[in-house]
Amino acid sequence: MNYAIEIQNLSKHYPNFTLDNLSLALPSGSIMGFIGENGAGKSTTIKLILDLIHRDSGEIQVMGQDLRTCEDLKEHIGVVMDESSFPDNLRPREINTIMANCYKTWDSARFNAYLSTFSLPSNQPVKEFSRGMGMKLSIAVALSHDSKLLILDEPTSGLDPIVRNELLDLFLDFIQDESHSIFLSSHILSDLEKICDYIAFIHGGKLLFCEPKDVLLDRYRLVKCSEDDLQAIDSAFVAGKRRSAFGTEALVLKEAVPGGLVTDRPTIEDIMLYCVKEED
Ligand SMILES: Nc1ncnc2c1ncn2[C@@H]1O[C@H](COP(=O)(O)OP(=O)(O)OP(=O)(O)O)[C@@H](O)[C@H]1O
Repeated sequence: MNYAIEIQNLSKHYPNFTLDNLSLALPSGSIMGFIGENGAGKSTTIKLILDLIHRDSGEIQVMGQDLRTCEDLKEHIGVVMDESSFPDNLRPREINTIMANCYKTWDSARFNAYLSTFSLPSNQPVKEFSRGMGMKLSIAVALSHDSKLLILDEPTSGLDPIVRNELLDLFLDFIQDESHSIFLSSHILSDLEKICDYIAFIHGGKLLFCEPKDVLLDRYRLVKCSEDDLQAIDSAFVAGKRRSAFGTEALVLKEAVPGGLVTDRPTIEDIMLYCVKEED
């Protein structure tokens, strides 16, 4: 199998945080959602993948190569970080000219087409852009050179549901070409549930899991039951539980759910919440 990103035993230490021996692999032609609470280490991992910060140890291959020694690789990676990356006074038409000098494969016509698709004014300084406009501009840039891999740090945060859906469709279009892949972090787990093939979950700097979304969603059931019913289930099969005045709810391995109990399929958000609760 070809991998767009392959990370082995990646570590990075800050005074109050350690990214601890993280390993994951994104198969080419697929979308991986990178989830975790605030401060879990998502942006740190993304910056390490892009070699924007120095790693303490570990191996990272991007499309089979090491970004530190293969400058040309940057031509094929489209990046969108959380914060806007363009100087305030630049206008999209100037960004078009600058990018044509940065990327050999820059496609001015495609960039202008994205400006018009996203209804972005080409002659307005980016400091006058709303957050959503800034995000769309970054995505237009990421898609206007020969990107085979998009690395996106919270690309849909702060966007309204209509624009978010447009972007999700755009991302799905992008990976129709099977040599294209996307690695994106987000707190909007419903967005990830719509488009991702794989989910990687980081918690306190450690990777808790990285697996196909469908396998993950099918592994568990949400069980609403009495305390006695829950006691009857082997605790080794209970990923997490929550008690309230209205009863008990637990995330249980599908095979271990006794017949006759009311169950629901969990969402990724349910799985994340229960796993973190259990960890803490
Ligand atoms: N340059 C730095 N120096 C020291 N600590 C840092 C630095 N950059 C990040 N950290 C710490 O690393 C931890 C992980 O931060 P990171 O930005 O990777 O989290 P995140 O998962 O992206 O969070 P969020 O969802 O809030 O964006 C945090 O505790 C943060 O304070």
